[in-house]
Amino acid sequence: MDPFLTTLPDPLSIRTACRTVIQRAHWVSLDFSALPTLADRLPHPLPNLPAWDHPLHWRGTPEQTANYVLLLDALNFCFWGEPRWQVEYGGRTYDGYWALAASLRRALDCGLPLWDPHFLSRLTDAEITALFAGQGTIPLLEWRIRHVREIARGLIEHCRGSFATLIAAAGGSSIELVRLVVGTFPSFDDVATYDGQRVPFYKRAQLLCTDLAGAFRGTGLGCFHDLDLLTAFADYKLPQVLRAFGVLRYHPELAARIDARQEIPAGSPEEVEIRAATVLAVDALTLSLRTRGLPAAPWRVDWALWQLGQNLPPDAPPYHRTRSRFY
Ligand SMILES: Nc1nc2c(c(CN[C@H]3C=C[C@H](O)[C@@H]3O)cn2[C@@H]2O[C@H](COP(=O)(O)O)[C@@H](O)[C@H]2O)c(=O)[nH]1
Repeated sequence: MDPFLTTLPDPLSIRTACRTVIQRAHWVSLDFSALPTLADRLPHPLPNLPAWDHPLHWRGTPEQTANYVLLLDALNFCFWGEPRWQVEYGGRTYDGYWALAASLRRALDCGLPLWDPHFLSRLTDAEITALFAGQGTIPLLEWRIRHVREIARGLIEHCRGSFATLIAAAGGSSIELVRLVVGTFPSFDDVATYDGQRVPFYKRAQLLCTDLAGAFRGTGLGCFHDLDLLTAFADYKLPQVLRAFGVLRYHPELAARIDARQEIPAGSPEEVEIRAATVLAVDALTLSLRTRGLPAAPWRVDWALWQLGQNLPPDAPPYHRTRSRFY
């Protein structure tokens, strides 16, 4: 195990659990010798909060924006499929995360108050489905519908209709906000079990914090003093990038299954090892950048790797396919 990996703080007990997984792992290993090549491919400076500024994102009043970002990240999972679900907006066609962002932006442009939990609670299944109209069907549509209802219910019953209430209760700590979000909105409570041990990833809850910081440009409801304590957001694109650069190495049998686009079951040892290795690889990359004297944090390395993943060459090995509402 790389000596680096014992030094980052671990307030959510994610790093400790991931280290235990990787020490017992059968399917996935980390090759730290591949880090310098990948580090050379990252932009410097690393992405910071303005990276969130994008025409497909939306801002209203502060309270509306906070509710919108919560809804966006409650739906921010599992966009893969053949063919991929696509959405057209402003004369362009999007897939993946950007198709989701386009869906919400399109509805908001039509005057639908998606930031209003009372409005959300009155939407029928068919009306929620219509939000995601496009080429093909958004994967895991049933879960999308249930997550919309979960957000509406949680905001009304626990936040007096406003996510800003929960953000205020976190007192400027993204770590505390993660704890509050996973306790209030069950779909964010992203915890796996490996060899009988609890392995938290909290991927969408942690990404929600950096998305808030981006949406508010680090001020007001997006002002957190501890974003650098967050781990990477263990999705399906980062492992693809890390594997393409040789940092993540898969057992030949697992590599063959992923390359054949076979589904990897949610909660399987293979899936948990991939996610745990992703978290630790980004920590190691962060620390190796810091030893070069470069300012780095896992969330900023994550955003950089995710952007790299948006432009991988078509012959790059595919990402693993797990049907999950957690990422
Ligand atoms: N680890 C990590 N995972 C991220 C993001 C984002 C979007 N954030 C960007 C938006 C504005 C800022 O610039 C942020 O960089 C989406 N995802 C995940 O990717 C997957 C979708 O991928 P594809 O099928 O190719 O669209 C899916 O699991 C989705 O949840 C991130 O930043 N980090």
